[in-house]
Amino acid sequence: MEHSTYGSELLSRTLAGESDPETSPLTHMAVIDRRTAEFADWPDWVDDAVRAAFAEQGIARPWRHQVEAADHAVAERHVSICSGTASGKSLAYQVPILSRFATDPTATAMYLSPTKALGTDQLRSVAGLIAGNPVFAHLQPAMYDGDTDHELRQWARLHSRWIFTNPDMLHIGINSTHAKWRQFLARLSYIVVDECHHYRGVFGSHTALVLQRLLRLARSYGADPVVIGASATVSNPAQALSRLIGDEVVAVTEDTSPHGERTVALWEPALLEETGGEHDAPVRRAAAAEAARLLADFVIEGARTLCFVRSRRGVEVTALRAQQLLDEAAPALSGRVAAYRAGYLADDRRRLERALADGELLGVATTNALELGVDISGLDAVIVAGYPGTVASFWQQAGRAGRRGEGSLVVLVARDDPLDTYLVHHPEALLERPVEATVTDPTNPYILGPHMLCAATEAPLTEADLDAFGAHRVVDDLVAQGLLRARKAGWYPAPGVDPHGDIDIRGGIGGQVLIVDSTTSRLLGTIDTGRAKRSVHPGAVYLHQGESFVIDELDLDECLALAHPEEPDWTTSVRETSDVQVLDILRSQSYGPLTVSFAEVEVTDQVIGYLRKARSGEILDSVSMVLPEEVLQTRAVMYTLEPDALTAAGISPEAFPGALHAAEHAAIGMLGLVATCDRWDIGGLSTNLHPGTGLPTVFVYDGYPGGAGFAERGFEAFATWIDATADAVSSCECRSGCPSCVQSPKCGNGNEPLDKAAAITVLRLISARLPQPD
Ligand SMILES: Nc1ncnc2c1ncn2[C@@H]1O[C@H](COP(=O)(O)OP(=O)(O)OP(=O)(O)O)[C@@H](O)[C@H]1O
Repeated sequence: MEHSTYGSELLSRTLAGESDPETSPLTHMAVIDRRTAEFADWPDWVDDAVRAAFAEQGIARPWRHQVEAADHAVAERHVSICSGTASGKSLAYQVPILSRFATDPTATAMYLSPTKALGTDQLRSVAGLIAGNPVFAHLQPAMYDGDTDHELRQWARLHSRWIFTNPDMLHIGINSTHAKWRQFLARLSYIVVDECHHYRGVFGSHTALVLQRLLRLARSYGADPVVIGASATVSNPAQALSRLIGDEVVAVTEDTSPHGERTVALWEPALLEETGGEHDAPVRRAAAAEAARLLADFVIEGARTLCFVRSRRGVEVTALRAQQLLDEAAPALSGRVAAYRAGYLADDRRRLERALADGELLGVATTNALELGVDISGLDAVIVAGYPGTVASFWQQAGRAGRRGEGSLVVLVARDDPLDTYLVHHPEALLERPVEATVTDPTNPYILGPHMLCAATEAPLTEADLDAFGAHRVVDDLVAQGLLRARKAGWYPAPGVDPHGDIDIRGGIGGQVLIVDSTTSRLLGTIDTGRAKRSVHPGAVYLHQGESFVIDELDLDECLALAHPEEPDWTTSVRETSDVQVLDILRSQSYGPLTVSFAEVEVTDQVIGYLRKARSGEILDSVSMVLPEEVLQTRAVMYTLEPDALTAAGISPEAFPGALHAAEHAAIGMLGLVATCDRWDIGGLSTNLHPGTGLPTVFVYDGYPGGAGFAERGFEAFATWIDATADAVSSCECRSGCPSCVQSPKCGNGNEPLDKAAAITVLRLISARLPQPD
């Protein structure tokens, strides 16, 4: 029997002890109606063997959207399927691909996912479908990623017709050695790009160029593959895939799969009375601690629950805390809660996935490692501890809850952060907002340049290639640097150029610093050189797979940071000086005393020391340290205000710096509302007199060379962004600024000076001048 109100009932049982609405952590509750399935007939082109394979899995008929998407692919149109989590997107691409394989034994296909876990999961699903069927005996679907050993790779290249890989491997292991893949590429009929929304920012731009290089090579061998994109949550699915592949795409967006009623609760942990933070600001109970409490409560209620936590450390802490709570309240259940995150061995992850799927585990705390694809659905409840940064991710995580037809509960627990606080108090900004456009900018010269160099070493570039990639200027620069040579037939790499290893698709742009445990010489991880000074300076605490280290030495010339294991009960935040020079105003708009611009800028930063802070937020001491200057050319959204307008609004000139600085922090915290980024992707600077503009000025810039598209979104959606920022700061209940509004965890100035009241005045002044968004 269906039990559609399960989610609301579970919520009210959890809230039973919270009788006072004034102190209740629940800020909003919404119920999303159930939906019944719409079926369609199998199209005629579907091979009987494929129908039979699905029938054996208990799938007698496809849902309508699955047929619509598959029909486009068979008609050789690139198609982007955007339908909810567990809405059968896999079938929509498996059917055309397997039908093609059934009739054309030479055809090949490639499946691309952003994570290895998802690739493995999808490979398993395909292997299960075709197992024992002689029609597909030649298929030999295989994984081809960084974990595949050398022999298996060779075998896969020669024998597999369906390769499961990721953009990293495609770049380094397939495009770069394409001659070895000649047979495979010449027959490439389909490319699946799963979880398209994941390809955003710098990673998205790299992936776009890797994919476009693959398409160029496949075409040069005579193939013309059809691309099928899939995502549960992306705002403009046709455009998102089109940007990735540089070609036209049709979208299928209607979801005709069934789902049960879903209750969504927004939750704000209470303020702690005893603990004071930086400058004695009030502090809320940590989202992870609150989530652990909810996880334990739900497990006691018998609800199968997944709890998403943002950091790996948070995952461990949440699972441990929930176990402790259960030890006290229901000891028999504490063994049925576990942690799951990347960094665990594949076998352990599989064991946990199975235990969760068959109900042996009732509660699992996880990073977003379980957000994508891995077929874990049919849960009763999902707790999202801390807004995951995008509406798309939120729905992706929420989508893990809900058995077919049954009710489910999703709780978003706010962290102490402006955007989280804003969202739990403005439910419409989360629940009614379309998922955000994925921002990628494959034309960023810092990204495009190295990829054009790779493309040239793969096959000489032609005029048509330069047109297709929009790369004329970049190629001219590469010629001027002596890296490319222009010949009659096209552009060739200079002798000795070997560019593939220099691109790190996930690590941003530029080189990498290796972080090494000097006591064991173990490589712990890597970090962009651009971020190294802030994160792995001497004295910094570095976390790796639940272990804690303290950095002893950072050698930027050798790109090496040395650390030793230590678990201190403090963290560090750097102090730095910053300077922004405007190089070129790209777009600009004035509204009386306010001018808003999108500009090319040069940011010069210098780390001058760091603060050591106790976990409570209390400052222990300030350590001086001078690191070399760092120069970043990037793009910024900036605004200037006439001083007269500020004084007329009641802000005295002495209060300008605190007002602008606080307004800048809050805006940085809120940019994620209009762009798919979080505050660690961007930087900012405010000044009461900028030498370039001669005016009080605020900059918010992309933290990547050449920009990543975030500041541009800020410029385009400026009114929405600033309005929401003004609301967030003014509705925060603290007196003079806290992490939920104007304090920033990454301020290079120790959150000094900050004037919350004056910041509200500045933001309202700007809002009043802007034409209101629709
Ligand atoms: N037409 C159908 N009828 C019944 N069940 C189906 C149908 N299509 C798919 N399913 C089942 O629905 C479940 C989810 O399918 P699938 O994993 O393909 O969803 P998805 O949209 O790819 O999910 P995700 O967003 O997690 O990637 C699977 O167990 C699958 O067997």
